[in-house]
Amino acid sequence: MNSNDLATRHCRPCKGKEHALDAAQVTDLLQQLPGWQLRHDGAAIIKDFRFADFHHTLGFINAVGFMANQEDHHPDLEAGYGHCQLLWSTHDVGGLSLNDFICAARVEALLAR
Ligand SMILES: C[C@H](O)[C@H](O)[C@H]1CNC2=NC(N)=NC(=O)C2=N1
Repeated sequence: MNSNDLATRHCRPCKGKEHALDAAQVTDLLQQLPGWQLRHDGAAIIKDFRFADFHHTLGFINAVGFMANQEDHHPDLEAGYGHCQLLWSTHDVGGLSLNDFICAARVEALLAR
């Protein structure tokens, strides 16, 4: 499954540890997502996006927010004038699920031109 495939998939509701990905699956999926990194505890993926100014940063946040609502899967956001850090993690499984990687790939697709 490459990141194009990932970006065409949709999140599915998942609750419970059985939906958590194992380390090998996480490593494999991360390789398809340039710039995305595993948080130190292995329970989230993170990327910091850079923008020319506040308007571009806010546009990105709005686009991500729209997609996140469509997918019913929501990131943690930290933003400043010219950057936004996104963090994906699945609260309902207490770690990473496929939904996090689908949303990360969908974010990359938003920026592709
Ligand atoms: C019912 C609904 O699908 C859940 O509450 C969703 C909403 N958005 C979510 N977002 C994230 N990041 N993790 C979740 O576990 C999660 N659960």
